[in-house]
Amino acid sequence: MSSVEYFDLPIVSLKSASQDPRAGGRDVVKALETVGFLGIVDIPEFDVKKLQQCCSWFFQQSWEVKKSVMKRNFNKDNTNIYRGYFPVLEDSFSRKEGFEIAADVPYDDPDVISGNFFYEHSTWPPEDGESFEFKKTMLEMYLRLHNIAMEILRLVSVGLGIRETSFEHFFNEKPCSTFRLIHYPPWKGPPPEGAKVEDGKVVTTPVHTDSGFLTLLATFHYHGLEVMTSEGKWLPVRPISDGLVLNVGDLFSKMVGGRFHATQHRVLDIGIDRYSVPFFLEPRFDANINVDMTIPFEDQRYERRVEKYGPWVLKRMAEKNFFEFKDLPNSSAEKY
Ligand SMILES: O=C(O)CCC(=O)C(=O)O
Ligand SMILES: [Fe+2]
Repeated sequence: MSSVEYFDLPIVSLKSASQDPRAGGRDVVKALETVGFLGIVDIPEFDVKKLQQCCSWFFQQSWEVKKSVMKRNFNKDNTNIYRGYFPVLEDSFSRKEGFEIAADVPYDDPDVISGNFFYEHSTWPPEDGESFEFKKTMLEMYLRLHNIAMEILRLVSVGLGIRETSFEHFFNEKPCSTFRLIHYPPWKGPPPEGAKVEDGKVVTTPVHTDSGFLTLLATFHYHGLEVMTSEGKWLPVRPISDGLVLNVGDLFSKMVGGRFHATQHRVLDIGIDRYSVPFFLEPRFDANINVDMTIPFEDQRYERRVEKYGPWVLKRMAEKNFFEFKDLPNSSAEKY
């Protein structure tokens, strides 16, 4: 029997890297330049079990509860369009249900008042007040993942030889980040043609790159994530059950002049229920993303047109046709 060829991600111990940022920064930058993916282990104050508990708590909720937090596109009684629950669509070959939250900004913030959906408040399922504290744990984990991402960006800065805090201002206030719980149920019966890929494999998320800045992903012990190697070959990622997988999004790649790779990846149907939790780090809506972070700020003497993150990402979502976003208001990109 032939053994499975895995894609062994470069691994960084966050604890060691933070103690020796020069060596850590060099390792992180090298991984992002070559593979575009990185495994992160030894993460202080991070317990992947809490993410697992969030998934099992949420996805076991009744249809009524799920409906109460469903995005308006799927339940016309609701007002939330960007945050909340999206169900499995039986006619789509992206086969997953998910629940998404963000960090709320105050109600009197101009972006909330103007109805900019990136700043829509998260919507929460009712809790019985006794067992697992879902909302509290989700908010705690959001904050921890945000801070882990910031720690990694400090290491990246050291590795690039720029000021350690160079990336912070993009994310400090009002980041548009999304924290998502995903459940991929296996196909019931024969999968649609569009979900079939080479060698009899079947996808539950087709090939894509992430649009945002960077993704921190918990895949627990589950197999199924595959990345495209530089030789154009699909290889499975060996699960990192107590750590996180980091991957570069299109925006990060753009903001370092293409030096880091937004690597293509996909998720295969593994024949059983699969869960994963991505944290998509995204800048403020109006952050100017037309920069090259590999050039020290003092040396950036040429004129650059301001390009805001929000309109940029809306355009990309429309181009990529991600099913979660397909019914967002049409004119959004033009509006801002
Ligand atoms: O579930 C996974 O392992 C990957 C998910 C993913 O690629 C995504 O949500 O963008
Ligand atoms: Fe992805």
